[in-house]
Amino acid sequence: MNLPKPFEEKMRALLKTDYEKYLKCFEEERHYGLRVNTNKISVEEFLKIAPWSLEPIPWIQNGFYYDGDVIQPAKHPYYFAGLYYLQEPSAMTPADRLPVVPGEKVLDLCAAPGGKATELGAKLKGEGLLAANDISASRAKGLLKNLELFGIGNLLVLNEEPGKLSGVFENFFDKILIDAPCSGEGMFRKDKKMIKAWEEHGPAYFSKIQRSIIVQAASMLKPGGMMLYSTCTFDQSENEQVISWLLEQCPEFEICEMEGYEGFSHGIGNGVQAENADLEKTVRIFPHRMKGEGHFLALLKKNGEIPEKEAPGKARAFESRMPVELEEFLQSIKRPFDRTRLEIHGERVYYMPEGIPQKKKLRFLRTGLLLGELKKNRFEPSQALAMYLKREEYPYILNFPCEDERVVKYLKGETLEVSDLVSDTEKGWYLVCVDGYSLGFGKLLNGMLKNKYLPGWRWQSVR
Ligand SMILES: C[S@@+](CC[C@H](N)C(=O)[O-])C[C@H]1O[C@@H](n2cnc3c(N)ncnc32)[C@H](O)[C@@H]1O
Repeated sequence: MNLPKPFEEKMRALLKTDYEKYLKCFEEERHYGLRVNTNKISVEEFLKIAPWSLEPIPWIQNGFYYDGDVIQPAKHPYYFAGLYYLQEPSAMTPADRLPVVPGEKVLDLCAAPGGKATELGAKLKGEGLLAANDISASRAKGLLKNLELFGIGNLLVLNEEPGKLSGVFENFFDKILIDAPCSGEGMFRKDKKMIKAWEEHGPAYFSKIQRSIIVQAASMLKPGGMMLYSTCTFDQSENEQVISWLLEQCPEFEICEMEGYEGFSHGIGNGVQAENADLEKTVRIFPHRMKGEGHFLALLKKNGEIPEKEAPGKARAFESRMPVELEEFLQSIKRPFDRTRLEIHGERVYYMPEGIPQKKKLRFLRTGLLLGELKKNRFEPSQALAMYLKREEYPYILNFPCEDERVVKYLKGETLEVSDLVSDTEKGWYLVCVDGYSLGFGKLLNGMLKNKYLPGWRWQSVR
């Protein structure tokens, strides 16, 4: 393994007697991970239907190792049903160790492509708000897709600089995750391209960005709220020193202990400034001490008075008359929709999360759950709504076992012959499911199902 000399020297000084063990890791295979979407399926149920051999990741309850040289879980219909996310095992840790409960307002500030935001959204179980932001517009599109695939509806997807968000969301969120852009030293084994990128932009470049992001995030956290800062790099200037910097700028913050694991290492101090003993509570993940790539995590709490609860904003009553076709469709769904949270923009109908501030001039990719489109007295339900619905919540279902060849045909966008499952007289919008988990909609007429699977999500287009 050809590592840059300055990097080698730094790691030798950091790891001392462990340095040789660290180097040996580069001879080992990387680890592949799969995380179950508990918003759609319990871990127990998933293990009953998963067709592969999976080994538990010991510090993540819904995480599993799989053999990435033998199986490809991204080419399975359950992936298209949003039952799991494929993620490097250490990278599962930040969203896992940020305590999030249903009903909270949660921000993932550097969220694309959604590896952590999907877990935060799953933990909310449809209650509260997930705001997922990324500064890169192209990456934010992938983020939106992953959140919709996971069936998360109580969301805002943004494409903004953190400084713009902090003006709108001051003291607003209960929990914030900052999975900061970093020099990626912990990923050198998994992805050799990271070495070249490190040579172009190293720790000095990123630590400035990280300091600015963490202070902006701090102002968006409610007093009493918690924030988790993580990177996938080893350099102290991007890790402990960023935390020291936050504590200097915002003394109301303290470092908290997080749920441990025998493979975790303590933070190693900031190396230059006055040491804060609490930095020991931060966590290092080293690939020679556990089965995952290098990471750093710090869990922080903002102390202070909780500002008086704002009177909830006046509900924006749905003023115009609800289009009949939309009303009929919503009545067929066995999940309550609060009519005051519906918004229609042009043809598109959205179901807004509760308690969001007036949308200022921010760049949104999505506000709420896109329910569908109103077209010439018709309502066409969206792909996002299909992923949001559970089988028992919609009366018109075409459920296929995974082995049925029509599952892949459907995912490829083909029309399906389904007269063996429905009578000729039945017609309208049907939710296509695989083993009881939704994939998308189709429109039934005369025993044929016209395919309404979102073209950009099709089986071929992701290969
Ligand atoms: C480590 S990646 C995030 C990975 C993501 N959390 C996940 O688990 O899938 C860091 C992200 O930060 C974004 N980013 C870079 N600079 C940023 C900034 N100043 N504000 C917000 N996001 C930024 C990058 O576009 C990148 O997507």
